Amino acid sequence: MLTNTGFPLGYGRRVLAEVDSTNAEAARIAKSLAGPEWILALNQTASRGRRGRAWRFPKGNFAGTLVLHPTETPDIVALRSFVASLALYDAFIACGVQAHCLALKWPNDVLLNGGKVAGILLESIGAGGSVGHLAIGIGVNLADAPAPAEVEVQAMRPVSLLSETGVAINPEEFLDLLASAYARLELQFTTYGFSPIRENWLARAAKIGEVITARTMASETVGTFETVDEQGNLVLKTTQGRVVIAAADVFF
Ligand SMILES: O=C(O)CCCC[C@@H]1SC[C@@H]2NC(=O)N[C@@H]21
Repeated sequence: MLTNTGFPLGYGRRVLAEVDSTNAEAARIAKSLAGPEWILALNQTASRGRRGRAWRFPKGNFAGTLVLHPTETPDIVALRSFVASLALYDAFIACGVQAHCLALKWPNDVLLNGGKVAGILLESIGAGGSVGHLAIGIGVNLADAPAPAEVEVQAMRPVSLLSETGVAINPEEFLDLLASAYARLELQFTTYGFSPIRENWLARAAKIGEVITARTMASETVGTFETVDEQGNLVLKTTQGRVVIAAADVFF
C-alpha cells in the first residue's frame, strides 16, 4: 500500500543534501529509528562498495540505504540482498527499461546491456551475534558511470541508465519506484520465505548454465553456474564435482 505521497506505508524517508556514506549514516541513526527508513543522499563524499572498495558517486546518481530491524537469524537476514536485487530490477522495469536488457549477477549486482548499472552493500549494524539492524546500501548509475579505467581490471563494464537507455530519472523519483518495489518484495519474503524470491531471482540471473569464475582472496573456482541454493550460495559444477560458494566475486 502507498501513502498519498507515493511512498510505501510504514516506511520512513529522509533526503540528505550531502553525507559521507548513507550506510555510515544508517549505522549512526539505526538505534533511534522505530521502523524501516530509507536514507537518500543527493551527494555522497565517501561512498563505499563491497569488499572495502570505493564506489564512485557523481551527482545525479542514486545513493540510498534502507535501514531495517530484522529479527531473523543472520543467515536469513543476509538473503535480503536478493530481495533488494529484485526490487532494483522491478524499479528499472517501472522506469521503462525492457526486461531483456536487464540481468542479475550473483550475489547482488544489476546488469544493463551486460554492464554493471547498480550494486548493493549489505551491512549489519549491531553487537555480538545478533544482527540488530540491517543497512541495505544501494548505488545506481542513473546519470553517469565510471570510465572502465576507473574500476578494477576484469570488473564488469560500468554503465549508466541514461547512456544505455536514454531514460532520465532523478534520485528522488527513482527512490519512490525502488521503495514501492522493495516493500512488496519484503512482504513476500517475510510471508513466504526465500523460495519465491529465489525462483524469481534465478529467472533473471545472468550466465546460468554457462562457465563462470568465482574468486575469493584465497582461491579461484571455474565451473558451470548451476544454481543458487536455498541459502543463497552459488553452486558451480566443476571438474572436481559440485562446489558451493558462500561469498566471492564472480567474473564472466
Ligand atoms: O560494490 C558494490 O557493488 C556496492 C556499491 C554500493 C554503493 C552504495 S551507494 C549507497 C550506499 N552508501 C555507500 O557508501 N555505499 C552504498
